[in-house]
Order: sequence, then structure tokens, then C-alpha cells
Amino acid sequence: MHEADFGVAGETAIVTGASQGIGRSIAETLAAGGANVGICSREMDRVGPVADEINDSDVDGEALAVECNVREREQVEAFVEEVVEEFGGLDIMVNNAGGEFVAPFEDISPNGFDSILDLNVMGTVHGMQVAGEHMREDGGGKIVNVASVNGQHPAPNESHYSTAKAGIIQLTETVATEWNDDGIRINCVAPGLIQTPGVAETLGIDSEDMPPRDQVDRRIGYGEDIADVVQFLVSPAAAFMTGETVTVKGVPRPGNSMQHDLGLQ
Ligand SMILES: CCCCC/C=C/C(=O)SCCNC(=O)CCNC(=O)[C@H](O)C(C)(C)COP(=O)(O)OP(=O)(O)OC[C@H]1O[C@@H](n2cnc3c(N)ncnc32)[C@H](O)[C@@H]1OP(=O)(O)O
Ligand SMILES: NC(=O)C1=CN([C@@H]2O[C@H](COP(=O)(O)OP(=O)(O)OC[C@H]3O[C@@H](n4cnc5c(N)ncnc54)[C@H](OP(=O)(O)O)[C@@H]3O)[C@@H](O)[C@H]2O)C=CC1
Repeated sequence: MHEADFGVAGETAIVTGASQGIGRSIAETLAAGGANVGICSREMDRVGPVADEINDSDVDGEALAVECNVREREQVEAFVEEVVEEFGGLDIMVNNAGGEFVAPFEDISPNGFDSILDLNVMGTVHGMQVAGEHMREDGGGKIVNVASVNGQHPAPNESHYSTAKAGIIQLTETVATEWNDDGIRINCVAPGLIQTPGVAETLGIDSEDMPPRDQVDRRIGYGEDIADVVQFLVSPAAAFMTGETVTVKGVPRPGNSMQHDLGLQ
């Protein structure tokens, strides 16, 4: 009888942008599944407490926090090296750090457009290339990139971000074809609207009464909705998946969802 294996116990994972929001949920979920997690953000004061919380809890995985700006290649190299030394390898890389500001196309300066491409696309490129080098040496690994429904459907005032996230989807699909022979599976998750501190800050959306997770329609997402799919993608259960983008957005319906209000149907 076949039993599905969603396990990550004993693996080493890196999650970028894990001081809050989706990245934090992914790190906590993988650690609860028994993986050791290296986590980063731009400020140790913000990411350190997340590692402390994981290490003070009764989950099997351990956490190591490192200050790292994913836009800086040398910092990504140092971060990955520190995690590999601490935990003795690297099996899973989750390129989650990303962000945006909301503005009409005509109001975005060249530097503004570039900052969003640099953070989202180049941050992912750095993470993939640096992690990929270690994974190739070790005989393989799993990479998950965090894109967005914005990379799949048009929405007003998101031109820079949508361009960046569409690029991440193509990057995932293309490199998956190149690194297949190295035993590296690369997939992508495209979240719909997820309640995070970043969304509260950027879009002004802060849902106090979150409907339960088993409700698929008429709700904003939880970080855990994304984390669970990421764990599936890096688990043996997804062994036959690479170069895919999994959309996780519930059921947005015209007139009754915030995603509709944002033009993301
Ligand atoms: C259904 C799905 C929809 C959900 C979509 C949600 C998407 C998310 O990603 S949610 C998580 C979002 N969280 C964040 O984005 C965090 C908040 N944002 C930021 O921290 C920053 O904006 C940044 C990290 C995205 C960019 O940082 P940085 O490169 O340091 O930016 P600078 O402040 O140095 O500015 C560079 C450049 O950009 C111009 N600019 C900044 N904000 C705006 C704006 N609101 N409108 C227009 N232009 C902006 C800024 O003026 C600079 O350009 P120059 O003036 O030409 O130098
Ligand atoms: N929330 C949503 O609705 C959606 C989010 N996404 C994507 O999911 C990912 C996470 O989003 P969300 O959790 O909402 O975002 P948040 O803004 O809540 O969190 C972003 C995280 O990334 C870190 N971060 C930001 N810039 C950098 C950087 N240059 N280097 C390292 N870390 C960085 C932040 O830490 P610190 O500030 O401490 O550096 C923080 O931990 C992003 O890629 C986003 O685009 C996609 C679709 C929808």
C-alpha cells in the first residue's frame, strides 16, 4: 500500500525574508516538520527573535538567524555558507524575500522600477545560484521561489512588481530544465492575497477577523496556506514535479473579495 511522504525531517532548509509574514510561516512549518532552518532578513533584531522562538519551542528542527540583504550577492554567499557550516549541508532553498510599493506606471522612476526588479528577481537569482552550487556538490536539492498571482494576471499599479514576479516564474521554469540532471528540483508558489505585516503596510489591508482555513471562498490567505504548499513541493511527495508554478489563492469572486477589489481576478 502506498503512503504519501510529505516529510522534511533531518533536512537543512534556508528561507529568505523570514522575520515576518509568509517567510516566517514557512520557516516555522519546516522546523515543525523536523528540518533545520537558516533564516535571514535585513535586520538581526527582527529575524533573531524568530530563530529564538523556534529554538525555545519543542519542535524538532533548529534555527539559525543571519542578517542578510538578498540584494547583495556577497551577503547571500556568506549566509548560505554559514548555514551549510552550522547544519552540515543544504537540501532546501526557499527564495521568499520580496516586496513592492503600489504606484501607477507613469509615477515609477527608473530607480524605483529597478529596486523592485533587483529585490524580487536578482534576490532570487542570487539565492538560486549560490544554493545551487552547494546542491550540485551534494548531489541535488530542492528550490522553491515565491512569485505571486501578480506574475500571472494583470493588476493596476503593480507594473514593476508584476514584471518581477512573472520573471521569477520564467526563471523557475527555465532553470528547472537546466538543473534537472544535477538532481535539483525547482518549483514556484504563486500566492494570492495573504495577510502579512507587509500587506498591512503596503496595501493597508489588516483583517482582524480571519475566517477559518477550511473556508476556501471569501477569505484572505494565511501564511500557513503558503507554507504547507511549500513543504509539499520540497517533500518526496513532489518528486515528479519540477519547473511548476502552484497558485494558492482560494476562490476570489467578483464583488466579495479583496483580490477582486485589487483587480486580481
Ligand atoms: C493579491 C496579491 C496582491 C498582494 C501584493 C502584495 C505584495 C507583496 O509583496 S506584500 C509584501 C510587501 N512588503 C513590502 O513591500 C515592504 C514594504 N516596501 C518596502 O520596504 C520598499 O518599498 C521596497 C523594499 C519594496 C523598496 O525598497 P528600496 O529599494 O530601499 O526603496 P527606496 O526607498 O530606496 O526607493 C527606491 C526607489 O523607489 C521609489 N519609490 C519608493 N516607494 C515608492 C512609491 N510608493 N511610489 C513611487 N516610487 C517609490 C523611490 O522614490 C526610489 O526612486 P528614486 O526616487 O528615483 O531614487
Ligand atoms: N502577502 C501577500 O499577499 C503576497 C506576498 N507575496 C510574496 O511573498 C513574499 C513574502 O511576502 P510577505 O510575507 O507578505 O512580506 P512581508 O513584507 O510581510 O515580509 C517580507 C520579509 O522579507 C524580508 N525582506 C525584505 N526585503 C529583504 C531583503 N532585501 N533581504 C532580505 N530580507 C528581506 C523582510 O524582513 P526585514 O524587513 O526584517 O528585512 C520580511 O521578513 C514576497 O516575495 C511577496 O512578494 C506574493 C503574493 C502575495
